Amino acid sequence: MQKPVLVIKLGSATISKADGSINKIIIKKIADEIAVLSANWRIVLVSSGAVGSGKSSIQNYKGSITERKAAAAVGNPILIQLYHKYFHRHGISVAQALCERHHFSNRLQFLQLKETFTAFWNNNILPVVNENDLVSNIELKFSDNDELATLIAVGFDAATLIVCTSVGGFLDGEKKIIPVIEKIDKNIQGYVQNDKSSLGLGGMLSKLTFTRLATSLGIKVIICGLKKTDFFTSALQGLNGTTFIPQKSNFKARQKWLASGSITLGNIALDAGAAKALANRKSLLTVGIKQVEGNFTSGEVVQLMNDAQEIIGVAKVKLDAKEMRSQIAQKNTVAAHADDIVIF
Ligand SMILES: N[C@@H](CCC(=O)OP(=O)(O)O)C(=O)O
Repeated sequence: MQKPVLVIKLGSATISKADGSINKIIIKKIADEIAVLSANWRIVLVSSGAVGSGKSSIQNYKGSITERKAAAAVGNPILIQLYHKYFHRHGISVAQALCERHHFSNRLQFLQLKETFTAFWNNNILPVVNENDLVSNIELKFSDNDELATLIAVGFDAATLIVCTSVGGFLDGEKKIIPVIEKIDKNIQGYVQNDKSSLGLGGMLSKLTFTRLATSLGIKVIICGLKKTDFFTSALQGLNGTTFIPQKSNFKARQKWLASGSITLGNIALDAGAAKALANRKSLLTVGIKQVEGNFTSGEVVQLMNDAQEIIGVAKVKLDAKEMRSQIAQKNTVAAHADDIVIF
């Protein structure tokens, strides 16, 4: 039987020192632990830290998007060299895998990515993934590497996604780590919605959105820190950070891929009748649409919301946002075919 897939995402702050440089002691510990875990898992490491590693090479660095791109292009090879140094001792090679959004939105490209990763695992090579920041402009960017790690976990059918953050876990109202969360309900959302610190790049609010998507597709998500020893092993044992229990899921690979494309492009609010029809595997008709948010084009994947503003699924749409808006609640045009709809 094939080993299950484990995706580990490292935020910049978890692997950096106070002065912004990469913490080699942490990288060594990460390599030592992943080397042991790779006996039982096919592992993908998603590592941020390229911008931090490269920014000292940019004169008068102020953090503009162009400076960040340039810093990332200098910094990622530095980061990869460090990983190489510590993984090489265990006989593991590392591969730099720089991804862009279209690698995920185009099914053919995604399948090629999958094939290459399979070749990595068959050759004892660890893929170290980051966004290809150099060519990612604002409109095309992943919102952050939490999104990229989630897309990989969903698309590669991972059993578990570990997201490492300097906060150390998901905090309750008293700022204590909640060890296990069975379901992301309004209560849980409430802990982050009013907390300004959770809103930024890689903040807890977006982590929760991606965690909801991953758990609803059957992936266990652990948000944890790198303070303890045996970071990942203790996380897998429920002894480090917060474990989000996966929901039962029977989705096929294509449906998972469809669902993973849903994260940023747009929202369609449905009336109760349409929500019911979709749950019964019917196509989405424009007559059942109440509101359209975002600027998607035909063929893109958008989120479906019910009356209570909850995300109930995703659909690959046949109309662009403008066409759909012009037909809201009016014509019985097919907005998305039943085969292109996934209800969670
Ligand atoms: N691609 C960028 C990271 C962007 C990002 O999501 O950073 P983080 O919130 O620290 O995970 C880099 O490597 O610096």
